[in-house]
Amino acid sequence: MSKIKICGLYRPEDIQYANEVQPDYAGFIMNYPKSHRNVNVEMMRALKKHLDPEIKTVGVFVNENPNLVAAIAAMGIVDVIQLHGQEDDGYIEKLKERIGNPIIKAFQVHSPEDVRLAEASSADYILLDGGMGAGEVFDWSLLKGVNRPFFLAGGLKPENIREAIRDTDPFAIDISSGVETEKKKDLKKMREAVKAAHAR
Ligand SMILES: O=C(O)c1ccccc1NCC(=O)[C@H](O)[C@H](O)COP(=O)(O)O
Repeated sequence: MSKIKICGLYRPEDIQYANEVQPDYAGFIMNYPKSHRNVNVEMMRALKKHLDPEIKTVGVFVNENPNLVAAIAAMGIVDVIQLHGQEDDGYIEKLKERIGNPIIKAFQVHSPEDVRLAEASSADYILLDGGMGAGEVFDWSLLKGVNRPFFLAGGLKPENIREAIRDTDPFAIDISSGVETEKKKDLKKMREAVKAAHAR
């Protein structure tokens, strides 16, 4: 059974929805104003207060200053760190010296070379994506024979989750746009996505 991460929660209603559908992970876009899902530290503190502690929080960063990532990790407001920019293994190794949180490194996948690079990452987990929260699917056949557990992301939606899991056997699926309506999380779609991910 694949785990599920629902990413890009940013409203109090999103926390209520997550508490109902119980994803394994809840993702929050940290300090990235280009995204409509962006949250700052104070918003994160307030949102996390009301989130079921059984749900692991993932702080998503894009080429962030590692000092700020380490400071946010030290606040205890995120359980897992996700790096979604061009952070290299040197960045990851330095961060690992300062924090104990698991690190997910996201890779955009457009070629077999992209998959090889991801497999070689020193991150604790890899996330294989078509884009950056933009609903972009990529060619899942590129993932044949991937040699380590991965989060599958990019253009997933309730209608294609079962096929995605059958075709790629991910550790977890990661979904954001596919459970939104007009850029806001949609409870009905979240229910359908969790049901599809957890179906045997
Ligand atoms: O969600 C965003 O706005 C975002 C912005 C910048 C970097 C990463 C972002 N999202 C990270 C995620 O983990 C998304 O869930 C993932 O890219 C899948 O998104 P979607 O294709 O919309 O399901």
